[in-house]
Amino acid sequence: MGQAIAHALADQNLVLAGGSDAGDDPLELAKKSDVLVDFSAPVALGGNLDAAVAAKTPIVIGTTGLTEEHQSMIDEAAQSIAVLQAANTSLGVTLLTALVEQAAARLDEDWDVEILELHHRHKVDAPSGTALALAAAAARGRARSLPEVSRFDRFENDSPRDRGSIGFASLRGGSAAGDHTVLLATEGERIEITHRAESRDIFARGAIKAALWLVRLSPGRYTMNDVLGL
Ligand SMILES: NC(=O)C1=CN([C@@H]2O[C@H](COP(=O)(O)OP(=O)(O)OC[C@H]3O[C@@H](n4cnc5c(N)ncnc54)[C@H](OP(=O)(O)O)[C@@H]3O)[C@@H](O)[C@H]2O)C=CC1
Ligand SMILES: O=C(O)C1=N[C@H](C(=O)O)C[C@H](O)C1
Repeated sequence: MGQAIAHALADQNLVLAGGSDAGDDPLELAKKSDVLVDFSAPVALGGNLDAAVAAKTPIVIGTTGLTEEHQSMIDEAAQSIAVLQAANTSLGVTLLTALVEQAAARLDEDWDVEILELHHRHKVDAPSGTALALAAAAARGRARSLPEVSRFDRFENDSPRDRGSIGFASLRGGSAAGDHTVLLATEGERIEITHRAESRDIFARGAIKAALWLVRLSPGRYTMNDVLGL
């Protein structure tokens, strides 16, 4: 993602202050930047947040595979700086997520929700952050929480599907930039809503749009929905 962002910045005549790829110290980078953009790894998040808070620099977080502990760290940072977190910074997935919440709300639990995702062979987290965000949107649409409805244990459990649950299928291979399908299935019919990323440029462009939008905002937590006014 570092390379995709560097290319997208150059296309828009914006300046890349540096990056962890270049061995830059996060605090020095935060001090000389208008906004930080973090697409790295969960283990790097704490240091990047500390740097952003110390320099009072807003931060966009695209890293996935985060735990509840990471979410608490983000909540704390958002007390003093503007933080935008998005498991997927593409405009298409942002809209898809809103549509899924609406579809799940309008169709009752006779409609089973399942999430299928495909990513390149280098991806380390599964299900993808986007798959989890789509499931959370469907759960929200039905006034349920993600921990309540998500099922990750199908291979260990010989029992029929629980009504209202949400299951995941994660495929890994080749160079796929990221496909997500939300399946809504009931007796006799199915709806499949799919987003396909044709390259990583869409995530980079979305992250830059988010960064430009965030740069002068007050402390708090923001999402791609806020950027698009959804
Ligand atoms: N929100 C979104 O739209 C998207 C999110 N992502 C997420 O972004 C993250 C990064 O993805 P991707 O670019 O493919 O991953 P890569 O592994 O290609 O790149 C990760 C980068 O982070 C650096 N890094 C890793 N660990 C540390 C650390 N402890 N301290 C400092 N730097 C570190 C790596 O440096 P080095 O090589 O030196 O280890 C590398 O430059 C993933 O979580 C992915 O799921 C990806 C695409 C879109
Ligand atoms: O690692 C990736 O490549 C991607 N990660 C994000 C995720 O986990 O959902 C976003 C996108 O799908 C690409």
